[in-house]
Amino acid sequence: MTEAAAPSPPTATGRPAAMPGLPYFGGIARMRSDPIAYLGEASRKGPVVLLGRLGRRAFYQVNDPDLVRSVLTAPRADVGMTRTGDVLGALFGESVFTLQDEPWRKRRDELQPAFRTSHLPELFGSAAGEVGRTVARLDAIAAARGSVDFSAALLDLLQRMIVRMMFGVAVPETAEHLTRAFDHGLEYRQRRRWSPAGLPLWFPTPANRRFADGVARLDRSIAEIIEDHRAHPPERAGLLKMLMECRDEATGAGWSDDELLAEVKTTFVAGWLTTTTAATWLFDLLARHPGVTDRVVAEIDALPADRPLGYEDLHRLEYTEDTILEAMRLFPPGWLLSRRVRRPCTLGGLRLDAHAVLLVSPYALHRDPAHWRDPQRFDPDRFRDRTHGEAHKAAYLPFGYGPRVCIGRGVAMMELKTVAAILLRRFRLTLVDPAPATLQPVSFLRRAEPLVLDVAPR
Ligand code: HEM
Repeated sequence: MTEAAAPSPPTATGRPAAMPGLPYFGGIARMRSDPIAYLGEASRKGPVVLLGRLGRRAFYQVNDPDLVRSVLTAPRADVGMTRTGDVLGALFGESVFTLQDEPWRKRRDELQPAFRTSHLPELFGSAAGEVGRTVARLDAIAAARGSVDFSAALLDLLQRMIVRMMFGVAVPETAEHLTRAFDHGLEYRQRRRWSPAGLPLWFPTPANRRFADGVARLDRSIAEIIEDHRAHPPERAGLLKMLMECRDEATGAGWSDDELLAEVKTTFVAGWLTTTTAATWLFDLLARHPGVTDRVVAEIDALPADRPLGYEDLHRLEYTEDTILEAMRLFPPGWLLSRRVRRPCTLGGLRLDAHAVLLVSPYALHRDPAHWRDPQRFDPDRFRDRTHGEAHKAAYLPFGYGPRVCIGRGVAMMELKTVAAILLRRFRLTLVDPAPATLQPVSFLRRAEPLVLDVAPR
């Protein structure tokens, strides 16, 4: 693995600090029951910390940003993805998210043009068009001075946004069905993630069968949408149309149906649940910090009021952008990144065996006082200098880092700014219950309780 310029050795003896626990499983049981607290504790123990072992796999947490950078940019022959071959592999198929090595490189190169900045105005048109329905619903609630489960409203809104951006048209019934199927798949992944006893997916247990049936149903539904799209291309170009236009540079051939299916499933989940999680925490924090909200609203109010929000307006929302970045610092939707060691190599002077799993916790890094001043404080001004604020670049990872960095980060920031600008321009939102929210670290860092807000007109 490419070593950082001057990595500090894990300990003076070249052995990592280890978390206490049962001799064999180490802290894996605690990792399953309360991962946030456990990884927070482990983050203070040293640059690389042995968390425990499951079978022949050792689990390490990498805490030092230089070493994090080494892991996330390591040569593919040394370090690979853990999601390949796991439940996520079966759920998404062979997509840019699950592939590795040359097939991943090729797919990422082919996909990149669809995510070009020049496509953002078109995607903005689709995304912004969906906010109207949410505004109408909130208008009715505001008129009665009522309250609403805002997290559910965001889940619905961001789902309609990604469906519209992807397909160019709304497909409401199917979307609801897809949601249930994905939820079941992600929940199954979560149950198996730290389980020492999980049988391989091909083993016909009732749970494995249910999972496989769910994936088969999901695939059939999405294949139907793609077919329909081919037969009746929508006027507005969505991401699907862009994906259909992807071509192999050497042969000029388009993607197979399976490849298209895998990318559509991946974009749907990667582009929906992540943004929903980020938006929920953003509105939670805004409701708790009226001073920050006032500044965001002042910035939004300074935009031309005589016409609907336009894509270009988003560039003027700098403080709003900093607020979104700060919300993702405190509550990164992708709270845990993981990689697998593929062949023996060293990290910060520590020898790693093949199969070792390296975990990086954006949640712990984002709150580490070594990299952030007053890290528990919600302070969007720390991002004011338009680079990554005060921290080491690899200590701020809401979208990952290195070659596997999120391909949709431009789309995500556009969506989040759009939702914030349209909703905050129109409504005053206050928390019904100011008690601290409970973290639910599943596939994404969700808020366990619904975010209930009082809604009033501004
Ligand atoms: C706030 C919203 C989002 C967050 C926090 C987020 C976060 C991330 C993170 C942390 C990774 C890297 C995972 C790793 O290194 O293991 C990632 C990868 C990815 N994201 Fe996002 N994402 C967001 C929105 C989106 C959107 C809107 C899309 C597509 C429309 C998208 C598509 C992807 C894909 C395809 C990958 C895999 C890239 C690869 O492996 O080459 N994401 N995302």
